[in-house]
Amino acid sequence: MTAQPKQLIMDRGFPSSYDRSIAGRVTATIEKLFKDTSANGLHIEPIQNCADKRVRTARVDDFHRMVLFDLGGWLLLYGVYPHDDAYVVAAKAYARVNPTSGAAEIRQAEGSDGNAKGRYTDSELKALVEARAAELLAERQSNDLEPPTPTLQETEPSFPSVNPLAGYTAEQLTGQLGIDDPVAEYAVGAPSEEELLTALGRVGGWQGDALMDLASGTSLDEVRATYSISEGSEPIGGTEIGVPSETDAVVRAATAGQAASQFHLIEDDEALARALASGNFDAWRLFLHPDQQEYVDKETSGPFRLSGGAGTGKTVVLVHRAVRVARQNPNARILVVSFTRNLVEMIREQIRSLGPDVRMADGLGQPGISVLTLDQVAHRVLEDAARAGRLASAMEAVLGWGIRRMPDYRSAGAYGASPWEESIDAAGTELPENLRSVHFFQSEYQEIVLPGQITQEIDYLRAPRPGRGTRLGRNQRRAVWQAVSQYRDDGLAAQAVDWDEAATVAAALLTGDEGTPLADHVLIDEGQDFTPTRWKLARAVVAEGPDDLFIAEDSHQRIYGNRMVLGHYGIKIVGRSRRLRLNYRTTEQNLQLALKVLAAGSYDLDETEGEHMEHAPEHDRDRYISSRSGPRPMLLPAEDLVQEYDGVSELLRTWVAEVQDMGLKAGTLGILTRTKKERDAFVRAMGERGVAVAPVDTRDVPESTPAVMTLHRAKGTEFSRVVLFGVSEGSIPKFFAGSTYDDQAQEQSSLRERSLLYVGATRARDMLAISWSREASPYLPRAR
Ligand SMILES: Nc1ncnc2c1ncn2[C@@H]1O[C@H](COP(=O)(O)OP(=O)(O)OP(=O)(O)O)[C@@H](O)[C@H]1O
Repeated sequence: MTAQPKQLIMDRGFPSSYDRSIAGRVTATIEKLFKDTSANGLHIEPIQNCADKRVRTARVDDFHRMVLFDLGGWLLLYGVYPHDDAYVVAAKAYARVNPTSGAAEIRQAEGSDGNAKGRYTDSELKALVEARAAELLAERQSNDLEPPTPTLQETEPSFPSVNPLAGYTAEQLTGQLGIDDPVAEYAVGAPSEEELLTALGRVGGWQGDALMDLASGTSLDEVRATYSISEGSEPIGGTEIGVPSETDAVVRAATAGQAASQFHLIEDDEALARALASGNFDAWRLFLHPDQQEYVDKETSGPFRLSGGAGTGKTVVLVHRAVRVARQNPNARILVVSFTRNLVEMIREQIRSLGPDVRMADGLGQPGISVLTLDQVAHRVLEDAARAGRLASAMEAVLGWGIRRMPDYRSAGAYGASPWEESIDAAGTELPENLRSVHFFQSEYQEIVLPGQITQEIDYLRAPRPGRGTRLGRNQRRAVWQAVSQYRDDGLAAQAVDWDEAATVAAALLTGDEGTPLADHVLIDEGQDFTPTRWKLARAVVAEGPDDLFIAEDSHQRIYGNRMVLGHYGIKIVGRSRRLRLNYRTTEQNLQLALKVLAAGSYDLDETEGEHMEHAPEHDRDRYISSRSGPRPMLLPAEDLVQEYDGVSELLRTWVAEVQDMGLKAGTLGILTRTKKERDAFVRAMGERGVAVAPVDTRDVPESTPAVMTLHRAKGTEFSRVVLFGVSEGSIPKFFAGSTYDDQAQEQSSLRERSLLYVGATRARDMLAISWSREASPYLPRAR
């Protein structure tokens, strides 16, 4: 091997091929490889009797070797294995270009024993197809003999789902996409979606990805366009299975733009520094799905919304996009926004890890990236205005009263203890009893009064009330206004504003005569949960123009606010994307359960927004699937609460031991409850049973103890295993008094409760258990 510096190509399977405990040594090896392959201590060796003569192994430490390919000016890093395994993998690995798709593939030749990162070998695939054919034959024969018998009740949920690729033929997949024969045959004949996706997880590489995309509803043509690599009309340099392709062809295919989701390039010192920045090579940092990459790079002509189910990488896209924009223009003022301080903190860390080189802003309105909640933005705007003597007049315009100094804040306004409680008594008698609720007033105020900057009764009487349920006559509006006046009087007396008022005043300050936008680009995560006043602020923070607002959201995860149309609040979505549809977090088995919880809810309104669609809207065959597979969720019914505590404490004991055996910390277990009260009772009950768990509120999740938190707090987090505790009838749905004041409010409350369960179920990366006592929540599928 020459002593010339080389550029590196990292295969997507590389980071997961070794244990994190040796990450430091792997990183050091990569640095040496990049700088100088003749470096002392690397001991790069060719292999005898190998399938591909370009394969080498390099020393990582006394026990591990790296398997790589010497491709002239490039080294392709394939994986790191224990010493003996490395030689087995290296002997069978070969690099070829797929003759139909032109994509580069690193494969394991016939006869290998399948220890290359769990991927199928050529021969294992053949065996899988043969087994499936035998199964089909047996099924046909038994169907011929006996009538079907009704199935017994099962102890685990079962979601029979048809194979989404059953409508294709194996010839289409091989002939048009270049999928291997056995993979294609298995894919079209798999008995169910679950089995298909489980198998695809082991197919790996671009073939696995292409079939996942097809299974999620992407058309054959689109899939071909995404993964095919050709110069002109034909791919060049392809070879048959088992035959390594020419080095030039492999390099051309592996370094092509379309291959970025499979191969990460480290071409110069800067790219090396970036890749090594966090000490490991998390897949989310280096291998984006082509759709994710599209939204990272997309230049938009105005506000753009990216929707996607839980765990599809919306936050990942947002983080990459912020870093991409900051690198492109280091002077740009980029504001990244999320819903809670915990989420903001998480995003800030991800940005730092992905782009240690990018400029973080010294303050809001300064060049670089700021990561804040919109409430923090409002607070800073108000503070600046107070210092500049501009606050009183802005407050006056929005609230009808104003002060020169910074006001205090009234209760956070989450449903429950609310400053509205007392003001409601002042409402006129014309107001029907069902509307005398904190929920009604809070929504009316957030959605109509504040966004309309209404300070006089006369204006409220005339105000349009888009998106609100119950129609209000003139006298009823007068009655409502009496309470609103009282609310504002109370605010004045306390010299305090609520957070929606703060957002509205901040928006008025920014758009007023002396106001200027504070950001050039705003990126919003968890968009589904913001109130209209926050949207007005988001709109006011950034001047209208290209790439102004990029919004990631999932209407299925709305657990706070009401459904609404952004266009009503000055945000005209000009580009409406397809959803991201591939879930990276949870398993297909958990996802199926989570989706069943949503199935009976109607979340349609969100799908209709956006006057100018850049893409066709979703259609029926669009699906939301997971790239990961695991055990079915565990259902844990109990006779009563004591039994439920007993059962879950036993489960936790087992889980803690299991995850520790796997080298994970017990903090990767999460227990989620509907309310804080239930959380605290759970912590006590576990204490009595000798199981240590830690309640989590605002602070960080503990590392070495299972974390217990509410479903609300769990938003945006993830755990390896999750227990949804207390999913009993009467617990979920939980409608707080006055939250169902009319049909629409009732429906929205129900959707929020379904969404809470959905959020909870999609926090589990690997295993999910659901417990309840007596009767289960009616939202649980097939629960008994
Ligand atoms: N391209 C990728 N490769 C590997 N892992 C990925 C990729 N994209 C996302 N992930 C992982 O999937 C998980 C979910 O990603 P992320 O939190 O960005 O999703 P989300 O859509 O924002 O989820 P939610 O809406 O549930 O908060 C994370 O662990 C993330 O690291």
